[in-house]
Amino acid sequence: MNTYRITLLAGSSQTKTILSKQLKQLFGDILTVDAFAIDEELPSSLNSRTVIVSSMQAKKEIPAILLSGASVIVANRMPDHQHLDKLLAIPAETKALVVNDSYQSAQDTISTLTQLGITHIEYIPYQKGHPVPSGISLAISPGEMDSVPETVQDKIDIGVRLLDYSTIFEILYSLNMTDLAEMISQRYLRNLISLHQDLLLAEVTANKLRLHLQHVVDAVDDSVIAVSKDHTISVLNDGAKMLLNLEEEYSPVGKPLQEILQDDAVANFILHGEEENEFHTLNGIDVMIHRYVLETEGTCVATIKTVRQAIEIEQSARKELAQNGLVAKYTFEHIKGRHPLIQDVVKIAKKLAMSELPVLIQGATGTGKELFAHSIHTYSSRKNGPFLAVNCSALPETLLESELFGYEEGTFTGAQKGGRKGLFELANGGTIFLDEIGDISQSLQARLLRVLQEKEIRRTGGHKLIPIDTRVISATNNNLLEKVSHQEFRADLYYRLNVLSLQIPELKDRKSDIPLLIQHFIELSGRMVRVDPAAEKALLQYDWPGNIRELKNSIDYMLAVCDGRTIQLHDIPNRHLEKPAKKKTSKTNDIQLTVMDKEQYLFILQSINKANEEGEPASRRMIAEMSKTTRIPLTAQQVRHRLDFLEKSHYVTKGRGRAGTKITVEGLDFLNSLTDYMQ
Ligand SMILES: Nc1ncnc2c1ncn2[C@@H]1O[C@H](COP(=O)(O)OP(=O)(O)OP(=O)(O)O)[C@@H](O)[C@H]1O
Repeated sequence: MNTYRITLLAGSSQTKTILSKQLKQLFGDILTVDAFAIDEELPSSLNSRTVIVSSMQAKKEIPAILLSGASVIVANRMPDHQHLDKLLAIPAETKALVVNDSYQSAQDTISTLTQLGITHIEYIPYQKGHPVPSGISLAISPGEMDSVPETVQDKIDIGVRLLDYSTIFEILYSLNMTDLAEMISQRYLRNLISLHQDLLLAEVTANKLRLHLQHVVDAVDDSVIAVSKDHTISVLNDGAKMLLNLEEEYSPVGKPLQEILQDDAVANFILHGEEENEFHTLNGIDVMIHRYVLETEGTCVATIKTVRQAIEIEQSARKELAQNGLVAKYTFEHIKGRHPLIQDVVKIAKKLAMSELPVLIQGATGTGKELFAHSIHTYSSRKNGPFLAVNCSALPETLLESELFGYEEGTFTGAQKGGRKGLFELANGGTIFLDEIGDISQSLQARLLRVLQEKEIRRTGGHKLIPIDTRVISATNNNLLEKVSHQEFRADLYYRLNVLSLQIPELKDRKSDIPLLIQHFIELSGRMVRVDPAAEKALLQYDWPGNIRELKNSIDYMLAVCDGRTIQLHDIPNRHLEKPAKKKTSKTNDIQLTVMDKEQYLFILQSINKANEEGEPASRRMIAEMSKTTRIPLTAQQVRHRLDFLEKSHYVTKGRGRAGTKITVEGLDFLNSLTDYMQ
């Protein structure tokens, strides 16, 4: 049993617990420590001659219970170093409110923190009842969290402050034990030294990191300049030094940007620019400056390339895309056809290209859906980005899923090391074309819907969400809406994909384009071959269920079998010569028309079709004028009657002015049947 006793009187039970623990650690083997808190019940008298009070406030509470002649030591206190590493992680120059039980003790805490070398924070002592200065979102408090104003968002508790060494020494002195000072001070310092080691280590690590980062930015090809919130330079690499003609040994870090960069326009762009990229001339060199802001710290970062570098990068990126087959091959120039039906679709597609929204292209097999998807991409602002096409019906479900979304390493046996990017990621900044979209499984439909909604993907087996900026064009030759009604295709996905829609006409509805397409495919083959009129007529009569692809394949076949100069009737594959099941003349028979009527309608429809093909408006006056040179001249009045009938029968549409009269799909059909009839 120790013969010496000391008493601790603390302001709160929390402080009592912490300080009595500290006293017992230091003195436990040589004296007895009694501890009381003012907010608990106090004894009627204290029986030790040395009383330590935790604050001046606590001192006021005790005169009545003190032994006479007892010495009272008012403690000097310092933060507990074990909690101080929380402060080391705070970014430099952060403003922090220091909250304690009084303004004075807040100031004391600040001065101790500063003495301990924690000087990178801007401390502001808090005075109870005073408003919190603006721009402060962090409070630091030594165990007085209840006193932190509610308006401050982030709070750091650095724990109850401990007794400092001067107090420890005073205790020894009052007990006449100064001979133990060395032993006790060693115990005391052991803890403190570890804090200094932490601080030192943190500084050494920070310096090493700074140096390492400087080497990294120096190795970058671009010039890099980073500017802090106060417009002083925080990073400037070797490339930027060269560009700005600065000495190699000179360090501009900490200097105002405007002092180093005398070009006001450039400095202004780096600090306040609204665009991401701008072209400037710096010291006589044309450069492209890319700027971005690190939001968390308000730092502006500018990377500068010479224009030559920028062009080289652009060219090599395009080359790489082309080598990987990631570029669109076709433009609207490749879409042949003068028929109003195809011309109208091209016109609409050009408008859709200007938008960023998803497009759904519908049309029968071989009508040119893929050609349109390429053309929309090359006509859009994404034309320099990648274009990736995937046929959704060509791959088994799991393979298609990993193609589209990629996977993380280790997702399945044989997965590539480091994982693999999916097509959505590869098409970033460009367009992905999902052909035969109607064939994807329900689970892929759900995943695709999420991509369209969230504009981010998660690789298979991965957790990270990767933002993507990929436009989706899809195509189908199924009736998707019918699939929706049979619940084979999700309605929500259908409406997401079909924000903009394009319907490609079938070849049988624009047969007047057949001669031109035949010519086009012959030209593509590089051969000088003509088509015999009888052969052309036969090709015009066929309905081409496989559309333009079938026509192209047939031409290739005929070119291979023909005599080398002319494609003859006997070169045409047999199936193309079979008479269509439906008699073409049926339409003309349905309506009671005289031969004269039929002849006049034929002439009128031929005139309208010719004008439409040549992009000219067809008008009543023009038709009457043209008829004058024929066997059956028509008055303007007669033409009007005939046109009224044709319009009522939906064979033509009448528009005002430039739009003029246009032949419809049904009108073309009627025209074909009239031609057949006359022959
Ligand atoms: N208007 C056109 N002018 C010239 N060539 C065309 C035209 N439309 C289609 N083609 C050609 O026809 C072939 C089939 O076109 P494409 O592959 O784009 O059709 P699709 O509708 O996507 O077919 P599928 O539904 O079978 O996927 C291609 O060789 C294409 O170049």
